[in-house]
Amino acid sequence: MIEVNRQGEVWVFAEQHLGKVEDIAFELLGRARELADKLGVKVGAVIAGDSIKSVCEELIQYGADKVYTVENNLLEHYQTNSYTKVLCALIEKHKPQIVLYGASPVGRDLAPRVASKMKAGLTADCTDLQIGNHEIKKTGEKHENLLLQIRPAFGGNIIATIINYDRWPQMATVREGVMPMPEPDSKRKGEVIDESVSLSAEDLPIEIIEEVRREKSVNLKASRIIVAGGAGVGSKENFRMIWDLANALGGVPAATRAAADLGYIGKDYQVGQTGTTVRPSLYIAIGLSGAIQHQAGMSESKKIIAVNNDPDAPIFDVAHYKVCGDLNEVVPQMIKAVKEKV
Ligand SMILES: Cc1cc2nc3c(=O)[nH]c(=O)nc-3n(C[C@H](O)[C@H](O)[C@H](O)COP(=O)(O)OP(=O)(O)OC[C@H]3O[C@@H](n4cnc5c(N)ncnc54)[C@H](O)[C@@H]3O)c2cc1C
Repeated sequence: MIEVNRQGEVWVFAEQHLGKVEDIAFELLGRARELADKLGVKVGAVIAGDSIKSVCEELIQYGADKVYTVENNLLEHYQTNSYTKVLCALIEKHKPQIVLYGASPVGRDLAPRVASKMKAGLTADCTDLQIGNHEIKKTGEKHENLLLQIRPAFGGNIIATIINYDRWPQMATVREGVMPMPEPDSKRKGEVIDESVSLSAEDLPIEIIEEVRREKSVNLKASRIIVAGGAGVGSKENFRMIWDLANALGGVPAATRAAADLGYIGKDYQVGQTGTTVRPSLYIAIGLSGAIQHQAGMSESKKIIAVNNDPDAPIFDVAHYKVCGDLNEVVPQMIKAVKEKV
């Protein structure tokens, strides 16, 4: 029987690159703070790398009570074995009850390795995290204060709540943009705890010769106005009107997976469960049905305008303003109206 620890802190793996903390770490700290307050425990951030001391204060401002640092030049670049060793050593030592990771390429590589080594559970790509109780019907066993790991399942047809009552730590990954970014508080105080984990050549089997990072063609997350087109736009040429409306409004274009797959626009512009999660002030959805996988990436937008010729299109269920009509007539009028205003 594995000892189940339900007393420890709530941890966030604070992913960094060249000494700059990735946004996902701050977003996770915001949710970790809420979970920890509910449990009455502290929030810990774990950061590993070559030169990381300068960012500890930032992690505290975003909600960490403690920052565990492992500074070592062998950790300059992420590698599976070395980072897994660091995380497992710290988890064994400090026994957090929950560990959260970004569902980034690094988090998606690291979290399963840690889960496997620790014989812990892990839920990938959660869209919500809560604290709650659970009773096992068969045995009547009651479990309190579990991490409820919530995510779409079966192709988005159900929203599943996954629990992990007989293993620790409870672990989850969350995609960037899913949790709101908290406001930093420059008055927050916290503790920085220096840790060391011995690493050898065996832990670094890969020699990194050159690092090339491809920047995305668009930063959808940072855009306040997004004009998204779907398969209903009909062609790459017609998609020009999505660009035109976005430009007229000072926003950016975006797309559904279907529109991106059809080659109307690049994959970087895809919004949704397997694209980017956005929360702009204004989201204009044109010629897209509003499939659950698309809504997963945009339903938190502050105002949603939908243009669709099908009155039963699911996008109308989440839209604040609904225009039922042919996009080929509606969108040119929208562009004209915006241009006349500015
Ligand atoms: C695991 C998984 C992950 C997925 N991830 C994503 C994701 O990240 N993002 C995503 O978007 N999808 C995703 N999908 C796909 C998703 O299920 C839908 O297939 C997709 O969102 C549909 O795109 P669409 O709305 O552009 O096309 P459609 O569903 O074909 O909708 C086209 C819409 O255009 C309207 N229309 C047609 N002509 C006109 C006109 N002239 N004027 C006005 N309206 C018109 C139609 O009424 C219709 O509502 C995923 C699917 C799976 C299984």
